[in-house]
Parts: sequence; structure tokens; C-alpha cells
Amino acid sequence: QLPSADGVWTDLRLAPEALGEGSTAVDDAAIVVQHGHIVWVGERRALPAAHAQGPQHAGHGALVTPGLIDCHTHLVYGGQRANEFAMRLAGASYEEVARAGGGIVSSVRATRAASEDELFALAAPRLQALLNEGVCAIEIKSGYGLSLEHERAQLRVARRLGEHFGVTVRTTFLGAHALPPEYAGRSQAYIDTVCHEMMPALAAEGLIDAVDVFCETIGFSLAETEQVFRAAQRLSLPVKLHAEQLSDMGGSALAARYGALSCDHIEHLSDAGIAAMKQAGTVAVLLPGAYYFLRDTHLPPIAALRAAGVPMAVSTDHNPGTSPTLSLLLMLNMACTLFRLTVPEAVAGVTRHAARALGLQHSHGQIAVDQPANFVLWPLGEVAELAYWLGQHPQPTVVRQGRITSHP
Ligand SMILES: O=C(O)CC[C@@H]1NC(=O)NC1=O
Ligand SMILES: [Fe+3]
Repeated sequence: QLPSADGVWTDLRLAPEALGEGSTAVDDAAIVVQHGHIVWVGERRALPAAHAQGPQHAGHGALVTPGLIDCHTHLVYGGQRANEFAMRLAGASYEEVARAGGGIVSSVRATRAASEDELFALAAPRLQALLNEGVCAIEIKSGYGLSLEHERAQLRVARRLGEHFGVTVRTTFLGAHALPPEYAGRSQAYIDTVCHEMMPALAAEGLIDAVDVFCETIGFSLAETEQVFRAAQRLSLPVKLHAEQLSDMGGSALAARYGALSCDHIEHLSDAGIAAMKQAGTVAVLLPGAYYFLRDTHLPPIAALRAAGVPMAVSTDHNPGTSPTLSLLLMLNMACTLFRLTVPEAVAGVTRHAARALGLQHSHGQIAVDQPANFVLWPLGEVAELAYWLGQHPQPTVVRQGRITSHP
């Protein structure tokens, strides 16, 4: 059992916007935790005497952010795809690798061959690496099973990871990730199976928090995507979308029409897609790891998203094919360096905007009274260091779900 974080945390510096959008930094702050929840936060000199009792936790001047949120991962899978990395070094494109039977389908074979215990054992150290960097909530997709039995296994492992590590896990059903070999050439038949057999069964077992589709030239069409969205709607499941990663399929506008939580990748997002997302309150999830790893050169429309006021999140997109990274802090650096986000935008992208992309904005993503205690104490001089250091990062003290889970 990890030590309780209950008590009074003092000598803290709250980062800008840690208390929510527009909130300012607080240099000498205190946080009071009771029964694993935040009951008070603010300037220490204003701390009510009634709250000042109880165990004392010295912050030693640490910079404090809300717990980080990785809002787009494919964390549960078998095998790895370093061989394709080498193929692409020899000039093969991501699409060519996919059409040659590599890509997602090769991870499907390795995932189907693994038991749930083996999938858990493979995913656990991946999750631990993210937790060590202050991640307190994470989204985990299926999409490497592509059959009822194996999609169920992935989603059960995702739930088990959350219980085992005491971290908030939101599961996303991504049965429409790729066409499994047994449905080669029969895309419509597979989508029918996804909509009428897999999704209802897995939803009934409580394994699905949201539904996603890979809407792309090498994925599923707009019509197939809408068929999946309609099935999700019938089951009252929110949707999100791998959208406009390699081309403008119009997926973002479709997703916005279904009130999507988020559209993700969006390198090829159009002005019409931006307007639709703004209207629907859909979050733009930026995945610089995949952009970098694929040597993409088509930047997402960051300035237009900023001008339109579409909230932007940042995530690892951890997956064995296009973003084999387990550092959300490296993604902060890439979001700034490659996509030109400001530091406050990037930090909001892994806190409150990431929370919104998962429908968790009422319980995660900021330090607020009555919310579960999820916050991170960084031994840093300033918040820009979260995006500045490239590859090596400070070891934070992490309070996750009211427990002190790691400290230097
Ligand atoms: O290559 C993989 O294994 C998944 C790639 C990942 N999935 C997707 O739809 N887009 C991606 O970048
Ligand atoms: Fe992805």
C-alpha cells in the first residue's frame, strides 16, 4: 500500500494555470489533502487554521502542476516493429509497409498470440515509465486484436492496469483500426462485425469508455467511419477519431457532427474541420511523436486552431509502429520545437485539454477542491524546463489518486 498523501503540503510554487484556465502562478502555496481528495489549495498565508492540522509534507519549493494526462495511447500490444523502422530507413513509406502486410496487422498477429497475462506483463513497464513522469490519467485503446476475443483481451488488460497501478484509465474501442487478414477485401463485412457484434458485446461488459476509428486512405472510409459512429451513438458511447493524419478525408467534420471528444493527429485538418470542431467543442489532439517518427513534413494547422480557440492537447500516441515513445515530457518538447506551441499551451495540452479529450474535465487536469489528489512536485526552477530538457528529465514527486507514488 503506497503512503497516503493526506495532510498539509507546504512550501510549494503552483505553476501558471495549475488552478485552471487563466489562473496565475502562486509562489508560496499550500495544498490540503483529506481522504485522497483536495480540500483546500491557495496561498499558504491564507490557510485556515482548521486545515493546518494533520501530517505535514514539505514541498521544498517544488514547482507544482496538476497530474499529467496522456490522452491517446495504444499501450497494450504484443511484439515490436523495429524491423519496419529499418525498412523505412531504406526508403519504404509507412503506407508501403502497411500495404506489404506489415504495419498494424503485424502487431495484430503478435497481440493475438499473447495471453492476457503476457499482454499485461508487456504493458506494465510501459505504463510505469509514464507514471514516473507524473502521468495520473491515461487513455488506452484496443485495435490490435480485431476480433471479439482479442479486442476483449486488450480492453480487459487496460482495465487491469488501472486497478493494479491506481491510475485513471479510460478505454477506447478501436476495432476499426485496420482490416484483419481474415476479412481481406471485405471491409464492409468487417465493419458490420465491429458494429453489430464486437461493440455491443464489449460495451455490455463495461469495457468501453469511448469509440475511435482510423479514418484514412489506408484505414477506413468516411462512410465506414460514420457507420461505427452510429453504432456508438446507439450505445450512448462518446466518439473520437484518428483524423486527417495522412490526407484530408473530412473525418474531423464528421466527428464534430457526432460531438466527438477529440480529433487526433489532424496534420491535414482543413478550415472547415477547424470550424466544425470549434462549434462542437471537440479537442484537437496533437501527436508530435508520430509526426517526428514518420518524418512527416505537413504540420497541423496550429495557428488556425489557436486563432479559432480550439483546445489543443498533446499526447505520446504510444504505439509500436509510428510512435514508440514513453516520454510525455519529450512530447512537450516536440510540441514546442516542431509544432511551435508555447510552453503554457503545451502544459495545458497534457493537463486540462487532455482531460477534456477524455471527458475527464470535471475530475482531472487541474488542482481543484473536491477533486482526487493528482499533482506533481517538480524539482525545477521554472515551468519552461518541462519542455526544455531533451530526453533527460527531473525525477518528480508524484501524488496520484491521493497516494504518494514516487519521489526522488
Ligand atoms: O502503426 C501502428 O501500429 C499504429 C499507428 C497509429 N494508428 C493509427 O491509426 N495511426 C497511427 O499513427
Ligand atoms: Fe494513434
